[in-house]
Amino acid sequence: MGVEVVVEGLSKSFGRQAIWRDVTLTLPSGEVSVLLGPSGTGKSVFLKCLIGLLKPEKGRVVINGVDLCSCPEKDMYEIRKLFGVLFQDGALFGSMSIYDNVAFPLREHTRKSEKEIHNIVMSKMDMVGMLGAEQKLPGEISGGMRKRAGLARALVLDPQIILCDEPDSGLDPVRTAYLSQLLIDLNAQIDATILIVTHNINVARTVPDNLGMLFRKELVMFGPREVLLTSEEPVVEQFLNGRRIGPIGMSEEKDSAQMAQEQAHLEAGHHDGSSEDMRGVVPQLEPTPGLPPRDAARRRRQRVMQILHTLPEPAQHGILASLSREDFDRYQDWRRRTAGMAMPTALPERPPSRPVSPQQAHQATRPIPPQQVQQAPATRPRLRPWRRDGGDQ
Ligand SMILES: Nc1ncnc2c1ncn2[C@@H]1O[C@H](COP(=O)(O)OP(=O)(O)OP(=O)(O)O)[C@@H](O)[C@H]1O
Repeated sequence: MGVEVVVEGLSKSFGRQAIWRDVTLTLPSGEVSVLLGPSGTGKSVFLKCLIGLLKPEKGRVVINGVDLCSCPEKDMYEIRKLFGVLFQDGALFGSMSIYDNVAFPLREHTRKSEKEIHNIVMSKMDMVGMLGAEQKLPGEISGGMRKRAGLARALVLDPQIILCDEPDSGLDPVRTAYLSQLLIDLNAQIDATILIVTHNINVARTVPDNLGMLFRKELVMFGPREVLLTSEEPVVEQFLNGRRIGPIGMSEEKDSAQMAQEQAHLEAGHHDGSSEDMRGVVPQLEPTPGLPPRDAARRRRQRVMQILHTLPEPAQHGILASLSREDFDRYQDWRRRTAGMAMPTALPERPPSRPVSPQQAHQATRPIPPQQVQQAPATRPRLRPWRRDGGDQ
């Protein structure tokens, strides 16, 4: 199973340029998370801080009890072995065949024989659908194939944490959809913790268990996907719908005069740039039929049900609507027994695409601090874990 990555109060700057401050979030073991943010908000810098390639000024990145920001070099070396990284451009060596590129980390970091290396390389090439392309050079294959080769290389040391920096960049929407499915299939097969940095709205909506967003040098939100997908926090809504109207401008921020002018243009009938209004929780990708179900999905369901009552109502609605009838009944029963609270009696049909009342809409617009989304506030009664089999732990 992948390992948990705990980030606490992380701040990074270059000279006098602050990139982001006080970022706190947890990537739960084996779950898939996506980090969004306009260009230049420091998403790639964040990935580099996670693997210790850049050193933040403040904060901690804790993996298996080791703080990467303050540990000795030899501990860092050990922890780095847990990571597989897919760089934006695949970062393949242009003069080496795909086979040699994928074999590279095994030859550099292990003492395996060429026969063992061959078996590992071929099995990872098979996993990413690249069998047959072993002898090609990176320049002889398409961008999508280079990404998959980069992913095969990221997998050869059996990582427990996979970081993907814009895996969709330069890919057409169809290849992006295949790559999204590949990441979910991989997660089902190896249960690694995955963090994807992307701008792609479809990837953000359909792939992750958890979503986060960086903006104005801060982590605006991080939590279960349903929280951001139903949020009316202006910056999140603007980004997830790809609209010009909102706080994000061509340079990162807009002033109020520009916002007012754009609003006036919109009211006069000028198009806002989005292709469609896509608010609401769309179904998450499932592993390809024939593959095992994702263990992480089961663990996440358990985790999220424990904090459900702390989440905004539209997000609760989205989560409940995604449960099977059986799981919904089990959850209802568990809440009655453990919390004695009144529960809805009917399983919602599907989450509404917009909050259902002005009051709920107002609630949903309030920014949710990352900490609150991740865990129940201390003032709430601690609930015992919810178990799929209906028993209490
Ligand atoms: N090594 C470095 N030295 C100085 N500044 C840097 C360094 N690396 C990144 N930056 C700056 O940090 C800021 C954030 O860069 P980063 O590449 O992380 O953004 P991003 O959110 O990943 O952008 P994009 O979505 O466009 O890829 C940029 O202003 C960049 O110039």
